[in-house]
Amino acid sequence: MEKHRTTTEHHDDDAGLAIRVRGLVNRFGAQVVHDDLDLDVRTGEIQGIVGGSGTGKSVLMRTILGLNEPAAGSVRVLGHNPFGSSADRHAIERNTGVLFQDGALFSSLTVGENVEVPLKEHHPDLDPRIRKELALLKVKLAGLPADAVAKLPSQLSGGMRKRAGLARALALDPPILFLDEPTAGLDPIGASQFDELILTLKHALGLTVFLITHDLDTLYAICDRVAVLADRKVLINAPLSEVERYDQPWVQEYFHGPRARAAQTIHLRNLTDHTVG
Ligand SMILES: Nc1ncnc2c1ncn2[C@@H]1O[C@H](COP(=O)(O)OP(=O)(O)OP(=O)(O)O)[C@@H](O)[C@H]1O
Repeated sequence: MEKHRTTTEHHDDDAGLAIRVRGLVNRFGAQVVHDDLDLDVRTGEIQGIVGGSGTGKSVLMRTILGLNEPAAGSVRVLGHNPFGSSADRHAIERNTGVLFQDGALFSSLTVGENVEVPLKEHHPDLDPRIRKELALLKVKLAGLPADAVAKLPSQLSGGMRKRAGLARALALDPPILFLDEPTAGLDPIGASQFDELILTLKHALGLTVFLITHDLDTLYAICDRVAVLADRKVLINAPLSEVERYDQPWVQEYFHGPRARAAQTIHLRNLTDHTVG
């Protein structure tokens, strides 16, 4: 892979960008997942990532987070190189929160203790009482009742577990949030409540959100921009109105099939309600 810069300062070409990926190549044995992939994620936006199964959405996220070393290419997160110096990697850890697809909570720890894990790791000198208070704050911020802090993940519903994972992702007040299929497995009402929460957090905290999803309702409800992964690259990264018109078979089927029409109808109805109301 290319020799990465190991400096921690911001670079001019990163202006306005939270994440910048250039010429990314990922391979597993003979399988090429990404080939010369570029992606810009703008600061303060909810960036949707879509693509067929196996197109490498999760691998892309893991690479940006420094969890999967690519064969070639460069990645910058707030100007930091995830494969650079330990200061760079530490800065990325401090500035990102991640909600993995399965929630990835520690099953033997309560929700509160789960949220305390990153606080303990990054602020070891913090008074335990303050740490507990902060964990409670994050649990409430994620829309859970206060008594959820004392519960084990197995005592929560699927939707509540997602919120607990979100509370942990927000523990360090990161400016960038990564969400891998956050609404998968939720019923439609639970999913739309989760979407609302993400949108509220974006506005309240000024978050940048990297959001992998198959959920068309989520795309229409909250994404500022959507990147389509296909043919090992980002085919297009644009507002939905533009992406919908992109002339490529997967895009046309995905955005103009019956499920897409239903999501578009709901979206238009919501827009009309807001305008009229
Ligand atoms: N550690 C690994 N070792 C070998 N192959 C891997 C590894 N991680 C991912 N892959 C392969 O890379 C491809 C892309 O995987 P990835 O999980 O990123 O897809 P995805 O777009 O997130 O799919 P889905 O929408 O089904 O979750 C898959 O074919 C997968 O089997």
